[in-house]
Amino acid sequence: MPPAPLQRHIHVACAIIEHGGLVLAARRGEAMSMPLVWEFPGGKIEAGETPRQCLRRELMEELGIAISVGAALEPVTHDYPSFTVTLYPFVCTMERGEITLHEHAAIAWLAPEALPSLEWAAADGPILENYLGQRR
Ligand SMILES: Nc1nc2c([nH]c(=O)n2[C@@H]2O[C@H](COP(=O)(O)OP(=O)(O)OP(=O)(O)O)[C@@H](O)[C@H]2O)c(=O)[nH]1
Repeated sequence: MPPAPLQRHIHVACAIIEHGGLVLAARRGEAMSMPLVWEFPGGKIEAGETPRQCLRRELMEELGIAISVGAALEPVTHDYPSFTVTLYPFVCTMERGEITLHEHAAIAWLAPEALPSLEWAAADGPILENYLGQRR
């Protein structure tokens, strides 16, 4: 049998935005792939773009805010049934702008320890663990 073809592998930057001791979670919209699960806002890194540039672009596009991108957390790779994703998380702060939902169904500001109570995209489990672990 011929080897199975490698599945699509995407590279996604995502923002853990801290504000006043809370963290921003965003619920994916009905029209997005993987609808209604919670995620850290962000998106696919485009050719010629650094993950940090990608995040500043995506946060302006998706939520209408300018962010300052801080420390990088460990990247996480996850195999979904039809594609593989590597997530590049960064701890961020808001610089200016008011949040407007252009794609997401909802946002929530949660205390860090309350984040695991949401239904997250499957790839995000290790990000939550790493983020909560490095705060201890
Ligand atoms: N932004 C973000 N994406 C995540 C997270 N976790 C996770 O599995 N993903 C997946 O990474 C991909 C991000 O791509 P995206 O948001 O730019 O694109 P999309 O799939 O909505 O758009 P598309 O349908 O045009 O491909 C999605 O498949 C999303 O489900 C996360 O915490 N943040």
